[in-house]
Amino acid sequence: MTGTDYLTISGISKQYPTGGGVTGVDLTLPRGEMLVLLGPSGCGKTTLLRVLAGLLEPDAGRVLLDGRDLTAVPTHRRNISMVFQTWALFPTMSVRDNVGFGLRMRRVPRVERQQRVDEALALVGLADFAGRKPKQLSGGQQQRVALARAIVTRPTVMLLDEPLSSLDHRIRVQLRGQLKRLQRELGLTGVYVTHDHTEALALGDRIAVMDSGRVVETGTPIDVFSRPRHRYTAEFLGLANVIPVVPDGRHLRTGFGDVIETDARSDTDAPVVAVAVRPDAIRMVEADPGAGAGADVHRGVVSAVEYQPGGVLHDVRLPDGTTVQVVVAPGEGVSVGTPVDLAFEWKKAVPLID
Ligand SMILES: Nc1ncnc2c1ncn2[C@@H]1O[C@H](COP(=O)(O)OP(=O)(O)OP(=O)(O)O)[C@@H](O)[C@H]1O
Repeated sequence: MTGTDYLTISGISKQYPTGGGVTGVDLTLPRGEMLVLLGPSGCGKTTLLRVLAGLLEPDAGRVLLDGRDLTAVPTHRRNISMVFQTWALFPTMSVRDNVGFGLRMRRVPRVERQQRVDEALALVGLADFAGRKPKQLSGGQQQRVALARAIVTRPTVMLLDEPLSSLDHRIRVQLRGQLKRLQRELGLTGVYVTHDHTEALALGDRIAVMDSGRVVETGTPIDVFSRPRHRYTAEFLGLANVIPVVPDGRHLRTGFGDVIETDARSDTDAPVVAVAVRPDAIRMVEADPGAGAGADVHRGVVSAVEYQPGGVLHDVRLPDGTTVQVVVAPGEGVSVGTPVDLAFEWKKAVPLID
């Protein structure tokens, strides 16, 4: 990474007459960075990608690549390559010819073409499959051909629209690792669209979280997952309890009466409306029916239990109607209907703005 802006997306808006689209999107990428656009279906990820590719004309805004305005540059002159969810290979061409197609269009001489195709196939681990037709390959292998085809032209930017979503879990995880390695090794600049947060976490150098056509926040995977700034991000990722709070002097107060004495204030002037508390930052013990709950301890009832690889997740309903999720070590789970006492480690709470 050079640290300087390579791809600049500035004030991009595109509205469809029937509603939907993107509004006022500003994003910048240094060379060699993979930016993931993460958001639910319909939030505008593909629209933005199509604007970057030159397949859609924005209503407003500009796209700059290395300082050059791309807005009026047609798709085929952008030297951008795209990989989509369905991998549209030419069915009658061999793997080798599919991968070499873009080079032939660019009139790259045959010997160089062959060398670059071989290199690209080796990079995606398909050197032995060059002579096959697409239908003689598995879905994962076909998608690797699509990746080879995308990298062989040495694109300035790669745009990837959910390229792994039609593959089964195991292949997806495998290809995702391979894609990350390739991107790093080749120093590719890329924009990757997904609604899957594990994919975003695995692939992104940075993540832009989108909602209803807007970018809500951007940050490194660690920022976005561990210290989200917006309530929307925390709710969309679903990794933590999002507990509404109201200001109480210099502190924050929950609906069930805890005062959060924290310097967990937002770093903007926007008011904190909620806090994120991870399920492992709440201590849970089975309640002693003969004793009261004690200060700063809340008695609730377990309403659901789910076994997960790392522990047992409990939904606990508090008297004010709030339901929180608490995780405990395997073997320490309790059953539905059990009264439990909860203590929140508010020091670990992350403040959220709207
Ligand atoms: N060609 C179009 N004409 C009209 N509306 C469209 C068109 N393409 C997309 N939309 C609408 O614009 C919004 C954004 O769509 P877009 O495909 O960009 O979302 P997305 O985040 O990529 O969704 P998904 O994850 O489902 O692919 C949606 O409400 C969609 O219905």
